[in-house]
Amino acid sequence: MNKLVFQEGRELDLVATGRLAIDLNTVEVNIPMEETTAFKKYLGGSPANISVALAKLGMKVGFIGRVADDQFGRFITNYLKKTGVDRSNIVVDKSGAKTGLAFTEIKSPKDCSILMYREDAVDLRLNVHDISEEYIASAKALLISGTALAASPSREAVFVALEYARKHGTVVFFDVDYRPYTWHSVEETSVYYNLAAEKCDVIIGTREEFDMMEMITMKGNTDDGVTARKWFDFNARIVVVKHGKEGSYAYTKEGEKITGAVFPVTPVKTFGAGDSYAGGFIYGLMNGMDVAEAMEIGAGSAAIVVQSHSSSEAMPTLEQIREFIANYPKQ
Ligand SMILES: Nc1ncnc2c1ncn2[C@@H]1O[C@H](COP(=O)(O)OP(=O)(O)OP(=O)(O)O)[C@@H](O)[C@H]1O
Ligand SMILES: O=C(O)C[C@@H](O)[C@H](O)C(=O)CO
Repeated sequence: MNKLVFQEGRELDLVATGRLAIDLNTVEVNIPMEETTAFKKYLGGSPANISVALAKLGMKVGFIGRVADDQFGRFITNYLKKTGVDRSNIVVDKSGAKTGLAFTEIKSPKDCSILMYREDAVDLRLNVHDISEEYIASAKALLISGTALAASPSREAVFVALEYARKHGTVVFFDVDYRPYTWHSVEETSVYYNLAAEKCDVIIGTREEFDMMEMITMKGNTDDGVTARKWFDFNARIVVVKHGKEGSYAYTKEGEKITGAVFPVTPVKTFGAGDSYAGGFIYGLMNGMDVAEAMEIGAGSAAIVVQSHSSSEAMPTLEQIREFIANYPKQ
């Protein structure tokens, strides 16, 4: 395919927007949460995790978001500082809204779940005035995540960010990141996801996430190619459909279908796969790799992260990913 064009000479590689949250990952694994007694705190939230992944890979990353004016908010900004993510566009929210919390349960390597506490979540207080046109114009790419569309005023803020990105030729990555409990109805969800996807250059989602997006107008479709082709009539150049440990497929506007590498491992837990995959994949595309190579970096990163305890802290460096892939037993 013709490679995506990223504007040269911009200060930042990528600006992410959306939730900055906390993961509280169970310390005791392979037992139900009813019986666990301890949780370890990490930075969480899908776009936050992807930002950390990219920063660990050496990218210059910034974040547009809101954090609570409390200990969790400060933990998040301190962690981003340590990782090298630019915090100049993170607003400290004084409304009393709370940091979103994700308590994770690891019942077995295959049976994991997340119990979310997102009542009055501070990340959804992001508003249009928090979105700086200049900041988006200073980055080669923008990452949006679907959960930020779940409520106003964050929803409008995302659409304003998309407008600025299109105006300034900032390439838009859309991580579908569908978390049902944040939404009121499937109809609302599907409509807003579709409106946002129209404006994006690269769309990354799981088969189940695309099923949700197709719930109204393409109900029953299970064909990834049909899913992808819809978006090429808008702005999309690449659509990635993920299938868990079975791997992923990328479709390009030029008509290619690329089967992504996958490095099956026995995970410690299933979550974190999508965010690490996105980080590696975006890194690859932004560093001149072709789609297949970028997918391989994403899959290698995901295989490392699912074998680790966290989603953010465990994000690997490029050397670690390359070493993992080189040492992975040949099938
Ligand atoms: N058990 C596994 N072993 C190795 N790689 C895996 C495994 N599970 C997932 N992956 C890799 O991670 C990629 C993304 O996984 P998946 O489709 O589960 O995303 P997701 O549902 O967005 O993840 P998450 O559970 O973090 O929300 C897969 O395409 C695959 O490359
Ligand atoms: O995205 C979230 O809010 C939770 C994540 O931080 C968590 O680590 C996860 O689900 C990653 O897939």
